[in-house]
Amino acid sequence: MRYAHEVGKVRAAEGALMARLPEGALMQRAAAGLAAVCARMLPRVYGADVVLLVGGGDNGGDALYAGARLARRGARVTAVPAGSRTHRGGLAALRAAGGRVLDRVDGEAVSPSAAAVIETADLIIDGLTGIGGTGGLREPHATLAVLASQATGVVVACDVPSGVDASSGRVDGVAVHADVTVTFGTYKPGLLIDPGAACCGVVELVDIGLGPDLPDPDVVAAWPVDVQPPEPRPESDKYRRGVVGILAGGEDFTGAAVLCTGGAVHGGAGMVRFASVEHPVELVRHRWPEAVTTVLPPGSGGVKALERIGRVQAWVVGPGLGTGAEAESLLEATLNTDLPVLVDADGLTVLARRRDLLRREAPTVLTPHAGELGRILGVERELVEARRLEHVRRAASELSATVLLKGSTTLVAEEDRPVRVNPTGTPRLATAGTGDVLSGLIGALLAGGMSGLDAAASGAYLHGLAARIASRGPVRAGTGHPSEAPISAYDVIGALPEAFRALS
Ligand SMILES: NC(=O)C1=CN([C@@H]2O[C@H](COP(=O)(O)OP(=O)(O)OC[C@H]3O[C@@H](n4cnc5c(N)ncnc54)[C@H](OP(=O)(O)O)[C@@H]3O)[C@@H](O)[C@H]2O)[C@@H](O)CC1
Ligand SMILES: Nc1ncnc2c1ncn2[C@@H]1O[C@H](COP(=O)(O)OP(=O)(O)O)[C@@H](O)[C@H]1O
Ligand SMILES: [K+]
Repeated sequence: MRYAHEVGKVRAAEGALMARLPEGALMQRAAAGLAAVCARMLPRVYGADVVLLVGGGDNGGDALYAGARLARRGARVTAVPAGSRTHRGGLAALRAAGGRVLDRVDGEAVSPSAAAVIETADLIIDGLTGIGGTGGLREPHATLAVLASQATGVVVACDVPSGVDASSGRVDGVAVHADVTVTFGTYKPGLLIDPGAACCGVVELVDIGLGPDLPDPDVVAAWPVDVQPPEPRPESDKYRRGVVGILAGGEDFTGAAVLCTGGAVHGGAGMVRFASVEHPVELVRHRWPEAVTTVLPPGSGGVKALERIGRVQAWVVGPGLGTGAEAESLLEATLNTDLPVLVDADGLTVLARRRDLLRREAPTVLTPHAGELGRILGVERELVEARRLEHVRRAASELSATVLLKGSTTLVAEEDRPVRVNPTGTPRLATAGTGDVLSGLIGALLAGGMSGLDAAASGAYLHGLAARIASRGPVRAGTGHPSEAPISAYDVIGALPEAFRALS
């Protein structure tokens, strides 16, 4: 389990701990942890060229003390101080250990000598900004961040890659792209959520003793997932295991219906009831004979349609459904029940104009991508992508629903609960139809009795795991890494059983 705390909570915990410790003790713990990771990154510390990018705050102090430790082990350490001030104690420690300090880089220009040491270093420690960084990187920090990211040496970010907002993962402008991020005391949400997460490389947590002073986390990532999918019991039958009803597809949109049903069939539902107009029903029958299907004649109306379909324990509404009056009537009818309802795709487009339908007591799970969430909240897709945490929280609170925001980092939010980050995601999933598989899968988990938050978080976890399983082949000789291949949404369905087995 990875717990992440926003900056205010980290500072409060650090303050409480610092009050019980001798001055400077925490920074020494942080620097020792940072230096130890750096030493592991180098084939040999003795004689290695190490560059420290040193900002004006304590993040720069950590880098200087870590540099001093490496210098004492024989590394050739050069500090590049940036901004108007430099941590005094750190600077003195580095000098005392034999490290070199270049002229301060201030304003726009980074000297050719500073650029040259960065370019040729074996290892670069990024100590420009940590949790104190606010807004886009100013100069000369921005230029230094770019030089570090382009250099050939290993880049180790101290606490947070500079340019990444620690609390949210926002990146305004440039940021350091690290190979490793050594973070202190607790994870920060920005290390787990894109675009910040993509700047971190491997994240290593150094324990500085903060644990007892930390409150509940703001964001949680669990590996393996902390909630087990429902298991059939000896007394189970298909109805007790949970029947999921799927309202998806139309005459022109049939793929979404087939894929969503596949996700539910392999998601552990006792039974999948699928209802739509004739063409998608034919295709679902053909591909998933396990599903019980109902043809809904055009114009039958939402309430009548649900009566025809029969009893279910949870509804999935929306993939390929269309956005017209027919779809709206089906959505309204399901949301008027007291059953859990998952709304996806076209259903979300309808919801954007009918938010009033969400006034209900039963669990509601919404599974938008950034564009769909933007439509519901009335903001641009790009803004949602840039500030994923803020928007998923806002949606969960304004809509009183469990909101799963899909994309490069999948987040699941419910009001007053820590936001869950899915750790299994893979860009291999960025292919048409995988979202439909996810909604069917989560629908099956809801029908099995899981809460909205648990079903969404476990569904995203299994979905990502299935994609990884589907894309990975045998380990390539000599590399230690598995070979990978592109996958289709069908492949994800096919790999779901193995993903479930991995959790059992
Ligand atoms: N507290 C503790 O117990 C412990 C803390 N620890 C460490 O301290 C770190 C926090 O240190 P911190 O609070 O000094 O802030 P920090 O991250 O160095 O940033 C402030 C500096 O950045 C600058 N700056 C800001 N934004 C900028 C921008 N956009 N572009 C350019 N510059 C910008 C800002 O400049 P100013 O705005 O003042 O001009 C100021 O100089 C934390 O991450 C961890 O590493 C560990 O040792 C463990 C114990
Ligand atoms: N860059 C990415 N990294 C990880 N997962 C991604 C990425 N892009 C998309 N995904 C995942 O792929 C799926 C795509 O869903 P969606 O956008 O609804 O597509 P569709 O409507 O074609 O099914 C989601 O589970 C999403 O989280
Ligand atoms: K940093």
